[in-house]
Amino acid sequence: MEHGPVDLPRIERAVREILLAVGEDPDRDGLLETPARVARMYKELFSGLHSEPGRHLEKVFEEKYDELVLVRDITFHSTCEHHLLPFLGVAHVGYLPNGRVAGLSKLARVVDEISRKPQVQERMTHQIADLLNNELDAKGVVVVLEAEHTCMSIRGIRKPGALTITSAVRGLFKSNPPSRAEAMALINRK
Ligand SMILES: Nc1nc2c(ncn2[C@@H]2O[C@H](COP(=O)(O)OP(=O)(O)OP(=O)(O)O)[C@@H](O)[C@H]2O)c(=O)[nH]1
Ligand SMILES: [Zn+2]
Repeated sequence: MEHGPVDLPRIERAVREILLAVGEDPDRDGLLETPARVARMYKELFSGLHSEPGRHLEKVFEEKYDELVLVRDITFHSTCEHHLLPFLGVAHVGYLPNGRVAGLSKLARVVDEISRKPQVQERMTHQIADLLNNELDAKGVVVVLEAEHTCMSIRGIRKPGALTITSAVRGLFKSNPPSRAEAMALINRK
């Protein structure tokens, strides 16, 4: 049977199985609706598996501005692909335009969409940088993500507050250390 890109009944069956496997009673009142809720939740959290984030960068403005554009502190939440637990934090996204600038909100839309699938922070950082670099034909791109991984804070090693920082640079930010230093200073400015 065809259920579209996300098979909700299949997730429901799997969640019911997990509840049974951990020793719960999926038929008790409080859990009756849980498999359906979890299925809808995964559909939302993993919506990025079925979308094309590049579409947000198709509409650009011609603008004679070739200095740094940086949007800082874009909140994001993603799901670690090892444990299916959330990792969340902020993204800082900057680029050097090449005659074309994107709407500022589109940078945040790209971050959102790339975060909504099973991910690792390093790949997410690269994917944002490569997409901006390719779609905007930018002279340079810098992406920094700072995130707390709940798989490290609530289980396993249990180190709440540990912050993972990843960065990716492309173009001029790679070849010209002062440009990179300027962007990093603005990202780190309190
Ligand atoms: N590099 C990277 N590692 C991640 C990310 N999210 C989670 N991890 C790590 O993935 C690793 C998976 O390690 P495993 O040894 O296979 O799994 P585990 O036994 O549950 O590991 P522990 O978390 O150490 O208990 C852990 O070290 C996690 O901290 C991420 O975005 N990037
Ligand atoms: Zn994890």
